Amino acid sequence: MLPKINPTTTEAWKKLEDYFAGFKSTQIKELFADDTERFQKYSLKFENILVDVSKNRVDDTVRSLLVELATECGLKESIGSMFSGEKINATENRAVLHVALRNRSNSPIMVDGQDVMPEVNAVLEQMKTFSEEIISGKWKGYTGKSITDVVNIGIGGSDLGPLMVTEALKPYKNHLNLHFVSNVDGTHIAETLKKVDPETTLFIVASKTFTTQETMTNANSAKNWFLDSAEEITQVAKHFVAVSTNAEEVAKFGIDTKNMFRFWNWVGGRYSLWSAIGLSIVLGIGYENYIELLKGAHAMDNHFKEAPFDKNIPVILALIGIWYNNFYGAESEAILPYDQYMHRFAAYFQQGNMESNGKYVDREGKQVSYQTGPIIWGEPGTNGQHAFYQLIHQGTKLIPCDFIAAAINHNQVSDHHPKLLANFFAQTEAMMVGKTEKQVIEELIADGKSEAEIAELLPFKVFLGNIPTNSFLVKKLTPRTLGALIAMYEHKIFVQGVIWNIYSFDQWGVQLGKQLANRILPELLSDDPVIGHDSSTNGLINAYKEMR
Ligand SMILES: O=P(O)(O)OC[C@H]1O[C@H](O)[C@@H](O)[C@@H](O)[C@@H]1O
Repeated sequence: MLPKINPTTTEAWKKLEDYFAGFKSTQIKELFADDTERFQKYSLKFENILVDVSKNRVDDTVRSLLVELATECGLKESIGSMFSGEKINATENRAVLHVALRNRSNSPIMVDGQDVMPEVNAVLEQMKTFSEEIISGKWKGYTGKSITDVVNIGIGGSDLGPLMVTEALKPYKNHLNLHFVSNVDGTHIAETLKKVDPETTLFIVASKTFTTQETMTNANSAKNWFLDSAEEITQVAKHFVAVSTNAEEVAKFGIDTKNMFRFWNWVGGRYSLWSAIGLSIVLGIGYENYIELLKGAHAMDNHFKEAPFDKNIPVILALIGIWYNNFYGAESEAILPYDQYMHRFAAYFQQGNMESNGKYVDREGKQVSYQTGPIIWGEPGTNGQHAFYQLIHQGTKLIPCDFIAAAINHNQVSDHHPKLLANFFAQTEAMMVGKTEKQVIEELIADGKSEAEIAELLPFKVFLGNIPTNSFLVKKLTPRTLGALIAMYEHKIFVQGVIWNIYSFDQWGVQLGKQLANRILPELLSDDPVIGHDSSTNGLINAYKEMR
């Protein structure tokens, strides 16, 4: 089980507070000036991934105190608890074993006295056989034609993971066209159905619970659309498969459970791309590439389990995040991939982080007295540079940023890649060093400005710098590398949750939305005026009824 330690009561926290008082205005560029070896000391290597954390407001004392904090908060034991299948998701009484799904060394992992690996491997085998039939064209639709299009219907973790990965690994894609429908807004399914043909389309209904309103509504609409052409209910079996933990609901929907790919309640929704929820990934890039993704994640799992904390990439990232979140008062973190294929990566980890660590109640059931999960956001570079970087450079908020790029681009188009990377390196450097008054004056003189003009413009052109960044430089964005990167961020979230003394694997906040919408829906369907809510909600609902 996870320990219940309030981090602010630890010795390390107090030492960090004391140290922070004297350290807080230290400039990162001073740390570099003081230590020519800083890059070597503060960068870590994992396979083909270079993680440079040197451009942070962290010195040796901060790093070792943060490691002490992790130790005092029982991180080592907590990692052991997760990997050994203990029910660390205590509010749902479940183990947390996405690591078992990618446990390519196959060592036994026990839940309730039973090794889960044989079942994990059996589902992988089922995914392999099925995907080979679809990809090779052997699997025929109801008129005898092969499948050309796959529509994944799911939301949250049952959508974002497969969507993000299939976009990131597009260079590995086969001939199948992938589509993702998540929003209950009828536009999403309607626009998708315009692009596909019922004779050649496979629908994957992906839902852990198989009760999620959005997914079931979209799945029913897809089924009705299909039956408009197919007419025979038995033909649904050739065009609809399910991925779920809930066999009973799958059968009720009309999908034969032999066309169901199962997973288990010890897989959290936002950690489920490694489970059968990854079926659309397997269909899109083939089984072998999917296994490479799992292998990359497994290698990162082993690193996380074994590396000492001061050399442990997810641990170091988590601790640096805590330093800004809890000591500097930073409220958000930006994830900025300089890779167009990774354009959904920030959105994916927005769910990963914010659903996991957006909690104000600690593991004792008490309200915390300190900050927990940060706001996560981001867009691919260089687009972000022309949109929101202004606020990062010269706004009033501290925004630590993660920069991610590959040395080798999948598309070698003239000099695009050096230009992209020049922006990457320039931005991390500029964020750290800023621009001094002296530099601005020199620039303005060179531009031929008068003394009066210089005096007027000067304050607006100064950049304070000292904005922290982590840089992730990978050799090439392969399935294995992507697997490792995803697992790295997952474990960062885990470490932070352990230290903040919260439960990272439930999501009661999301359930509220589900309940409230179910209460209001019948009111929208009747013609009676609504009076049971506050006057704003009544007013809005009644206005809607008049407008429609
Ligand atoms: O797969 P399901 O059961 O349809 O849930 C979809 C999503 O629902 C909620 O938003 C949360 O619980 C998410 O974690 C989950 O991914």
